[in-house]
Parts: sequence; structure tokens; C-alpha cells
Amino acid sequence: MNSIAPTSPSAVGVKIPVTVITGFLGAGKTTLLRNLLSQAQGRRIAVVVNEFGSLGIDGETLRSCGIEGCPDEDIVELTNGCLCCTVADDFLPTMRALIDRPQPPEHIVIETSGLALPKPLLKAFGWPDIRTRMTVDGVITLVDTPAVAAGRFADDPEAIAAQQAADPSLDHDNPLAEVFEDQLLSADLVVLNKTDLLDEVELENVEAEITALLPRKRVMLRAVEGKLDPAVLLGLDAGAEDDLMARPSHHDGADEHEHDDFDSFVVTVPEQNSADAFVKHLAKVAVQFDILRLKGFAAVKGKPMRLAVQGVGNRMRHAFDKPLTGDDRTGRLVVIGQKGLDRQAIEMALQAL
Ligand SMILES: Nc1nc2c(ncn2[C@@H]2O[C@H](COP(=O)(O)OP(=O)(O)OP(=O)(O)O)[C@@H](O)[C@H]2O)c(=O)[nH]1
Repeated sequence: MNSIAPTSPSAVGVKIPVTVITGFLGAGKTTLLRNLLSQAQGRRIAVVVNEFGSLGIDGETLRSCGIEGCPDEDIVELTNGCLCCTVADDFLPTMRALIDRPQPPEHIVIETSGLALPKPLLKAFGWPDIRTRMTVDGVITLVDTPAVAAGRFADDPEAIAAQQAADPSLDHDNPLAEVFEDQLLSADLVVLNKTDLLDEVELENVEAEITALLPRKRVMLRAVEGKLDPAVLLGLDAGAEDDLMARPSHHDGADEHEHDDFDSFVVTVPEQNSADAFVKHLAKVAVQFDILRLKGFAAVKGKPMRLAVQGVGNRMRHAFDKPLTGDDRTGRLVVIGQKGLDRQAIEMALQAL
């Protein structure tokens, strides 16, 4: 039986623990969070969700989870861009509002967007009025283990050598590698997720690859659907805000960074004839255009429920998740990929069925 040690953050001098969940697009952050909330055992956990892409699907997924003791007002969505870029404008006011509630949460969990760099966020916990009232209990970095095994985040050594000849300060040719490593470098706990999709040898290879990337020894756990003991996830006791030097970033020393290596847009799709045919078509389009993440919903003829779709690379999952309301049977999909996605061609392809 899982148990979570009780704390009394409202007591004078006790800081509210904050857990940051990071990990690349589609690694399983929302899935882990849903599992965590379902085991909260009455503990008041507030969730701050930040998403790259404007549909707010993660917040909605969590809100509609139907988990007892998880009221909607405890799920706060920040959709105005990546947390790491909007720390002062969006994030700090949100955190202050949470802790100023008459009944502040006992624990706050932040799900960053899959493209966020955790370091600027961690720095925000050094702000004077925040650091006296909150502490970062830990940074959990989720890894899409099969994506690592497939070489999704690997650099091409020849391309790096060519780039470094022009600019010796460059250490990657692949923006995915940079984001992925920054997220790993901040971790207190690394969760190798989706282990159901790999065999033991492949898993051991990924473990070795990640161990080689980590600057110091880190706890690494394997998981399926992010199912782990909440006492572990919420009990890391790292005080990460006091330990920033040990969490190097590729952007250390830079005042700003941009997410201009990535593109995101929303495509509308008409009502579909068949759920299976639609999902197969989505997987094909995702491969054809190298789409990293595809998620949203569509209406299917004769079905009162909407079809929710989740794609990571060419892996798609779908389910009829909730009733469609009103007469509008237009579907919406968020498309995320590396810069240079051919928006028009992708729109045409997604609408072609
Ligand atoms: N096979 C398998 N699929 C998983 C596992 N965990 C999550 N998924 C699926 O992976 C897809 C992405 O999961 P999410 O939890 O939405 O990932 P995320 O990291 O929140 O995604 P973004 O917020 O878009 O970055 C969904 O279809 C999940 O059902 C797992 O352990 N095994």
C-alpha cells in the first residue's frame, strides 16, 4: 500500500513542497500525473500544467479525470507559452495566488511543457518571496524510453563536427538532443517510462546511455504509464533551488533562449467516417512529415462521444472519452514538430480522409 507522509505546510515556517515534472513531448507526464492524483489519498495537491500548443488538452485531461478529491480549481493551466519563458509574467503570479489561498495546497506539482527547459523555472524558486514559502522537493524527468532506443535524441557526429568547424561553442546539431539533455541534467529522479515497449537488452542500453549523460549519480526507475509510488515521487526532499550549480544547462550564461527550433499549430478536421481509418491515417501523416506530437479530438459519424487521439511519433492511441456538446462536429488537432513543418501540406494531408 502506498502512503504519503503528511505535512502541514500552513504551519508557520513550513515550506510547501513543489515537484517539477519534466520530459520531452509525449514522454508520459500527464499520464504519470493522472496516476499520481488518483493515489493522493486526500492530500491536497495543486497542479500547474503548462503546454506547448494552444488547445489546453493536458489540463482538460486532468480536469476530466473524475478523481475524487481533485477539484477543478486545483488544476491551473498556463497556456501562454513555455513556462521557462514566461516565468515572471505568468508563473510567479500563479504560484503566489496558490500559496495565498485561504487553504493553501499541501503539495504543488508542475507539469512543464515537453519543450521547456527546467533551469529557468528552478531559478524562479530563488525569488525572495517564493523561496521563503516553497521548496522544490524534486525534479522528475520522464524519458520516452523507446524514443531514446530509436535514436530520437541522438546527434549525428558528422553534422556536429561540420557545425563546430564554423562555431566551436556548438555542442549539438539536433535541437531535440539539447532539450532532452537539459531536462535530464536537472533531474533528481529519472523515470524510464513506456518500458512495456522494449525488451530487457534495449532497456539496459538506454539505461547505460542515460547514465553516461548524467553529471552525477541519479536514481533511475523504470515505469509503465508512469505508475510509481507517490511516496517516492513526492518525497525526494532535494531542495533543488539551493542546488542549481549541480544542474547544468546548455543555456547557462544566456539571458534568453527561444523555442524557435520548434513549430506548433492547430488543424481542424471534419467529422470522420471511421475511428480506425482516421487513426491509421494520422500515423501515416505523422511519419510522412516527421511530426513529433499530434493530439486532439475528432467527431466520428454516428458516435455521440468524441474521439480523443494522442500521437507520439507514429505511435497513436485513441479513445472515445466524453460526449460532444452542441452541434459543432469539427475536430481539432495540435501538431508539433521541428521548425520548418509544411503547415499547408500537413493541413491538407490531415483533412484528406
Ligand atoms: N505504451 C505506453 N504508452 C504510454 C505510456 N505512458 C504514456 N503513454 C502514452 O503516450 C502518449 C503521451 O502521453 P502523455 O502522458 O500525454 O505525454 P506528455 O508527456 O504529457 O505529453 P506532452 O504534454 O504533449 O509533452 C499517450 O498516448 C499515453 O497514453 C507507457 O508507459 N507505455
